[in-house]
Amino acid sequence: MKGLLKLTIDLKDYGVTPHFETAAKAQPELVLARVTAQHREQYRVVTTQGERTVQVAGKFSHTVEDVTSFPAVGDWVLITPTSTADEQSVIQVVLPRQSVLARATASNGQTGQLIAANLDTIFICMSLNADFNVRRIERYLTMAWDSGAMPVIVLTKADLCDDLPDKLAALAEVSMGVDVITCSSATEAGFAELRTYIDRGKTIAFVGSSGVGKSTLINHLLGKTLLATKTIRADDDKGRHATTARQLLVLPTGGVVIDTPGMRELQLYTGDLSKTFEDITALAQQCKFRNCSHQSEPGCAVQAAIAAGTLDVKRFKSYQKLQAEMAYSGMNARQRENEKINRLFGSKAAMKAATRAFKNK
Ligand SMILES: Nc1nc2c(ncn2[C@@H]2O[C@H](COP(=O)(O)OP(=O)(O)OP(=O)(O)O)[C@@H](O)[C@H]2O)c(=O)[nH]1
Ligand SMILES: [Zn+2]
Repeated sequence: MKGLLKLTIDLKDYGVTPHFETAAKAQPELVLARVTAQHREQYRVVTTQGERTVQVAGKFSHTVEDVTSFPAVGDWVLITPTSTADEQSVIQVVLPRQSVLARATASNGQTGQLIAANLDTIFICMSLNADFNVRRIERYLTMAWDSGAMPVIVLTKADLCDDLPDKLAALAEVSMGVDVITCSSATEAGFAELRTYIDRGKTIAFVGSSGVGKSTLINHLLGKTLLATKTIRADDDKGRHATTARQLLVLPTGGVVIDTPGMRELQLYTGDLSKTFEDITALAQQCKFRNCSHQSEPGCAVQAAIAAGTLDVKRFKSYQKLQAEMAYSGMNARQRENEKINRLFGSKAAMKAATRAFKNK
C-alpha cells in the first residue's frame, strides 16, 4: 500500500540550503534529492516524497572525465520524476559541491575516491591516550582544509589522560587556531560543546583512527545506539537489495552526520599545505632563493628559524614528508619510477653510471 502513502519530507532536515534549492529551480522538470548512501552503482536518495534507490544516468559513464564527477554520499542531485514507486528513477545532475572529501586510490592517485560531499564541519578525532600524535593531526588538517569544510579537533578519552596540559601545548603548535574540544564519554565532558557546532541545516562528519570513539560520539548525538539503526530495509526495492547501510543520518536535535565506510580510514589525497603549515609558508617567502628547497641553500629563512629554535625541526620534517607524499600521489607510473630512481641513485645519470660500474666488475 506504499503507493497510497503520501509522504512529505522536509529537506531542511536533510541539510538543504537556499543555494541548492535555487540551483534545483533552474531545472524544474527534475526532482531535488540528497544521496544518503551508496552501494556500488546503487544510490539511496531522499526527496520530499521519501527515499528511493536510483542509479546514475547512462551519460555519466560516457561523458564524465573522472570519478569525482560521479555522485557521492552528501551530494545534492537532480533525479527524474516518477509517477509510481516502482518506476526506476535516475540521477541526471550532480549539483556543484560546496565541499568534497576525497582520498587517493591505489590505481590512480590523481582522480581520487570520493568519501563525502557538502560537509560543513569535519571533526578530526584523536584519543588522548595511545593514539595521540600531532603529526597525524597535521595530515588530517591538511585533508580537511583541502575539502573546503571547516575542521574542528576533537580530543577523546580525556578520562584516560593524565598529562592533558602537555598534550594541549603540543597540539597548539600545529592546530593554527583551529578549535579544539576535549571530551570524555565517561563523564560526558565536552559533549555539550560539541553540540554547539551542530545545527539544523549543517552537515558534519567524524574522521580519525579506528577506536578513538567516533561511533561513541555519533551515538551520543543520535541519542541511541547507531549500530542498531545502521542497517535499514530498502523497502521500495522489492527486497532485491534487502539492506543498505545508511550513511547519512539525521540527528534528532537537527543537523546531519555523514558516516561512510571510507570516512573511517582516510589517507591523504592531495592538498594545499599552505594552510596547515602557514608558518613555514610565510618563512619560505623570506628565503633568498624563490625555489629554495630549505636544505642547505644560503639565506634560507626556514633553516634559520630551525637554528634559532623558532621552528620545530619535527614540524618541518612532517611538512617535507607530506609534500613528498603529495607530489608522489599526483604522479603517473613513469614519473613514480623515475622518482624511485632519483631517490635511490640521485638521478637517472647516476643510476646509469652505477649500472655501468656494476657490469664492469
Ligand atoms: N575511556 C573511554 N573510552 C571511550 C571513550 N570514547 C570511546 N571509548 C571506548 O573506545 C572504544 C572504541 O570506541 P568507538 O566509538 O567504537 O570508536 P570508533 O572511532 O567509532 O572506532 P571505529 O568504528 O573502528 O572507527 C569503545 O570501547 C568505547 O567504549 C572515552 O571518552 N573514554
Ligand atoms: Zn629556504
